[in-house]
This record gives sequence, structure tokens and C-alpha cells, in this order.
Amino acid sequence: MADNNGNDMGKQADERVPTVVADGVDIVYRVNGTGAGRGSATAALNRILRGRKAEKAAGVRRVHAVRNVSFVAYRGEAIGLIGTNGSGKSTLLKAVAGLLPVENGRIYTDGQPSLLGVNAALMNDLTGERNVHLGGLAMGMSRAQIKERYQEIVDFSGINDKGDFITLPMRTYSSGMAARLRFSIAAAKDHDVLLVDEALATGDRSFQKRSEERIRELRRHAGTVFLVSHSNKSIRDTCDRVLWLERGELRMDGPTDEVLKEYEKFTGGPDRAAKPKPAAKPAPKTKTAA
Ligand SMILES: Nc1ncnc2c1ncn2[C@@H]1O[C@H](COP(=O)(O)OP(=O)(O)OP(=O)(O)O)[C@@H](O)[C@H]1O
Repeated sequence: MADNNGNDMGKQADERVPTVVADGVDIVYRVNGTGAGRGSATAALNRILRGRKAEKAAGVRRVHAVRNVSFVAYRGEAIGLIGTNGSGKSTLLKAVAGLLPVENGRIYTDGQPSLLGVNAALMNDLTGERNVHLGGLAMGMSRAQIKERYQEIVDFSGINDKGDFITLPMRTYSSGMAARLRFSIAAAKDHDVLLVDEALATGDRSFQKRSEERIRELRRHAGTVFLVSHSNKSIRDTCDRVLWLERGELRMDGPTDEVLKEYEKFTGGPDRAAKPKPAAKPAPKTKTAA
């Protein structure tokens, strides 16, 4: 049993395998064309040649999205990333995926992280079927593996539940359907580090449940899963640890229940998704004027 000094925790940590280490990470966006010299060739040249000093003069605004964030993630963990809008969750996830440079600090990863965002790019003009193949190849699966998993992916996505949609271009899908397909493709592979950005929020409840189960499975297969979500319920059901970001700073890192308790105090109560849904009631009767 763990004592209050956390001795047991220390022992456990020694046995665990770190998969992501963030060490004092700062991430800064630069937004061009916000002031004088906007868009001019001289301003662009200035930015290239004179670097940081000239940034301000050339109208470059810096947005400091993540500030001095450090944590260690271990194999087999599912970690929720929470925080109010604009607190830096997606930015941090992109940096862990290697898609954004860090300004200061370092991010080390063991294995290949894969970012699965609602915006993860598939080709809108191609059919769902072609996208399953493309997505699979992009994740490093062989053609034979994709063929073998194809039906499983389509079934999991539920895209064909209401007709033969998988042979239609993705642009004809609703946003929820597209998100489901993206998640299904990504979830077909066992990832070293899987980064999920709000993908569960768009699906309906039964799809969310399947996805949560798949996340638990991925964990069992020794990967690490990060899940960004505004649904405290999804976080509770899927994650055993939570990182809470606020204004780019890591405000809390700990067991899900502890962190969510503080977060809910901060935001003024549990989110709507966490509350039991009232049974669907017929709309209140409005007396129609005869
Ligand atoms: N491409 C960008 N260029 C400039 N600033 C950006 C860019 N993307 C995000 N930001 C800024 O970085 C900060 C963090 O944004 P981020 O999208 O990481 O927050 P988030 O916690 O994921 O928000 P949400 O819950 O609303 O999705 C915000 O202030 C945002 O305005």
C-alpha cells in the first residue's frame, strides 16, 4: 500500500516505462500581418533577415500558448487533457506529435506518436473506402494488413449502418460520420502513443462507448493514450490520470477524480455530459391558440 510519503509510488515509477517526457516546454505561435508593414515584401524580408527583433516592427504577434509544462507519461496510461477553451490542450498535443516546434524545453517520445484529431486530414474527394486504405498506409500498415482489417474498420465506424456510404466521397459525410471514420482508421492499429483530440465528442453515444472501449484496449496493448476532451464523463470513463492546463500552464497533474474535482470547482460544476441525462420528455405542451 502506498504511504503518505508516496514511497510506493516511487517504487512503481521505477518499474514503469516512460513513453513521453515533456521538460519545461514553451510553445509560441507567431501571427503575421497584425500591424504595420502587413503583407509587404519588406516586412517579410525583415522577418527572415532580422529575426526576433524585427518581428514586432513587422507586425508579428506572439501567442504564448504553452508555458513551462513538464510531465512524464508511462506505457499503459490513458491521460486526459482538460482545460477551458484556449488553454493550450491541442497545441500541446500537436507538439507531442512533433507537428509544432517548441520554443523552449524538450519533448522526448519513445516510439511514433500518432495524432488523431477531428481535423486529421483525409481526402474529402475520395471515397471512405479509399480513405481507409490511404489512412492505413499513412499509419504504416501494409496493404495486406489493411485488407485484413478493412471490414473491421468499416463495421466499427458504423458508416454503413444506414446504407452503402463507404463507397461515397467523404465530402458527402456528416461531420460526425467523418470523425467516426477517422477514429476507426486510427484505432485499427496499436499505437505506441495515440493522441486523440476531441474525436469522441462528435460521435453519438453508442459510438462513444465503442471508442472508449477501444481506447481501454489500446492501453492494454501497452500503448499510451492522450485524450483531449471537454466531456468530463469521457475523461472519467477512459483515463486514470489527468493533466489540467489553464492559460498554457499545467495547473494540476494527478488521478482523474482528484483533478476533475478541482476542475469542476473551477468551472462551476460538472459538465452537462457528466450529469445523468433526463429521459426524453415530450416537449412541454404549449397551448395552441385555437
Ligand atoms: N495557429 C494558431 N496561431 C496563433 N495562435 C493560435 C493558433 N492555434 C491556437 N492558438 C492560440 O493558442 C492558444 C491555445 O489554443 P489551443 O487550440 O491549444 O487551446 P485548446 O485548449 O485546445 O482550446 P479548445 O478547448 O477551445 O479547443 C489560444 O490562445 C489560441 O488562440
